[in-house]
Amino acid sequence: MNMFSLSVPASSANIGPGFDSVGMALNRYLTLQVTRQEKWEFAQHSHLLPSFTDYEDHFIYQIAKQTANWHQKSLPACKVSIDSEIPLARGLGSSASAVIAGIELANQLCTLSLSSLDKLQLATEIEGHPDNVAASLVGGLVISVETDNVIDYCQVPDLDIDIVVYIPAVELKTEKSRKALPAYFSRKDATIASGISNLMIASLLKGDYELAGKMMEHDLFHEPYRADLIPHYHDLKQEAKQFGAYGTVISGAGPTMISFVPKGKGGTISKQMKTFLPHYQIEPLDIDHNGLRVEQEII
Ligand SMILES: Nc1ncnc2c1ncn2[C@@H]1O[C@H](COP(=O)(O)OP(=O)(O)OP(=O)(O)O)[C@@H](O)[C@H]1O
Ligand SMILES: N[C@@H](CCO)C(=O)O
Repeated sequence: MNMFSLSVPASSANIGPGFDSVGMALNRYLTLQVTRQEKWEFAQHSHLLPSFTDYEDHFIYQIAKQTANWHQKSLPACKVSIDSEIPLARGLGSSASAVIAGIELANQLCTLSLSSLDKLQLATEIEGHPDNVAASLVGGLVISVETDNVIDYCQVPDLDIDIVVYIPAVELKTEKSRKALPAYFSRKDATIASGISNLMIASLLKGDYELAGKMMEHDLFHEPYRADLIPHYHDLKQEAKQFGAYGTVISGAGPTMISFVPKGKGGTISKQMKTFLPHYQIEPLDIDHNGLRVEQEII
């Protein structure tokens, strides 16, 4: 009996001005263990996973089926055991990780031999933007963009920083959070906003994290319109800055927020911020550098 397992990291999209194009993989994981059997079965082992009634309603099954259909293949039945450390609808890329898992499930079961770019293309079509899926797929900090239906991406070398996330107990669906955004920007605003994003990326590459943090907090594409949807948006930024954070922004579509902080300070700043936000889940996370991982086992 063939068995394989796959793991997909969480992700934080945008990092301020990199709206819909910058994503960072984080070390919280969605994991699937897959065994061939006669009938489909999904077994869930985490309270973070959404409930479902029938296997055909399962989001990951639906993505896998769609992927197989696109390649004129049908999925063989399996038992899929799922575990997750990624909270739903909090801005940590839960849906992107599920999309990547579904595509890889079909890739393995139907031996589609999809390349990373094939998977990214499919995942972006499903998610609507490449930022989270690119990071979950290849790991690290990834800049990606779709032009003329073609996706290009670039992984930024390792950053010499710690990451702290602040996860509130409330959900915010991406769909709702996107509705707060304007449909158009004036040329003047778009020019300044993309200049801020360019400068943020350049300073991250150079290791000038003070300047990167300043640019993170000057986003004009989405943060000003979402601020009212995010609990403690303004005071959380201020407090993190006082404790030494370089910059604090909305993670993805929110409501989680994320700080870039000096290397070695993640643990201390997390503890300090916990006294300010006792009801939040606050923790230092690491950047995941692997992205999607698949392990084959022969039983
Ligand atoms: N492991 C999963 N299994 C099945 N469905 C999932 C899974 N993860 C996410 N989903 C679906 O995706 C929805 C959350 O997606 P949404 O885009 O709103 O938030 P997010 O991906 O967690 O945050 P963001 O896109 O801002 O990073 C869930 O409510 C659920 O319907
Ligand atoms: N770039 C996306 C990430 C969440 O899916 C957004 O901000 O809406």
